[in-house]
Amino acid sequence: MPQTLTFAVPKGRILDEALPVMARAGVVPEDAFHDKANRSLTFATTREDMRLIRVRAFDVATFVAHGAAQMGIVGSDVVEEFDYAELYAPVDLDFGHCHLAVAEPKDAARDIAGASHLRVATKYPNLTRRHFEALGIQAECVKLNGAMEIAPELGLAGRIVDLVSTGTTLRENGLVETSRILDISARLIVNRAALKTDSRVGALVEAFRSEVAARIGAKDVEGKAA
Ligand SMILES: Nc1ncnc2c1ncn2[C@@H]1O[C@H](COP(=O)(O)OP(=O)(O)OP(=O)(O)O)[C@@H](O)[C@H]1O
Ligand SMILES: O=P(O)(O)OC[C@H]1O[C@H](OP(=O)(O)OP(=O)(O)O)[C@H](O)[C@@H]1O
Repeated sequence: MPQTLTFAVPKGRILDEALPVMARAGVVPEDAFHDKANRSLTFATTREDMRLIRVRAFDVATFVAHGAAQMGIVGSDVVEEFDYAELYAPVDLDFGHCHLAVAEPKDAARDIAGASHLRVATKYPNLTRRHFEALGIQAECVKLNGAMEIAPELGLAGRIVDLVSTGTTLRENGLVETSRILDISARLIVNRAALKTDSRVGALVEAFRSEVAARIGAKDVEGKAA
């Protein structure tokens, strides 16, 4: 019996969109996975040689980069924030679309040209520093894990860098987007060493690639018919 393949998925919003895509690529969790009351973190799949783990989005990248999981699904925001050498993201899965942006209080948004130092609340300190560095500004990042939008009002930081999808959260908290940093979508990620040494990983990459191609092809056909 070959070593069990471990496939890591985030436990939150990406999961609902990921599951049908995974199923079409041949990764199907046991029924217990769908039971919200189940506190288990490891689940069997319909393949005897594969299990799923359900962890936080940032930890999906960490498990895969260290080879504790061979592959997984995560947003490209997480891939870019960590920039792990051992992590390879070969397939854009074309769901989970959103973007990373700088936002400031509507009434206080001002031109940052000439600033040398800014304080920013974010879950993405590396991407934030990189963005401001390119503008010649040193960003002092205050790391938060959620609810970034309340930081300016409470005086924690003058601006935030956070994910934006509909823009509702910014609007409802009196913030406006002042620059767009990165367009984001979900990615299939694999551990580079596992890809080289285990042919099952390469076969799964191809299965996901085919799934995306079929889905995009179908979307194009629908678009033309409409
Ligand atoms: N509006 C949005 N807000 C947050 N994330 C979004 C949004 N739209 C798409 N995403 C994607 O979803 C990912 C988060 O996935 P998910 O919620 O499944 O993870 P999680 O493990 O619950 O995250 P967390 O650790 O924040 O609880 C983000 O990294 C991003 O790529
Ligand atoms: O543009 P919108 O459609 O309003 O979406 C953006 C919001 O969604 C995410 O938060 P999430 O709901 O994941 O909660 P969190 O603050 O705990 O991260 C993100 O951090 C923003 O706050």
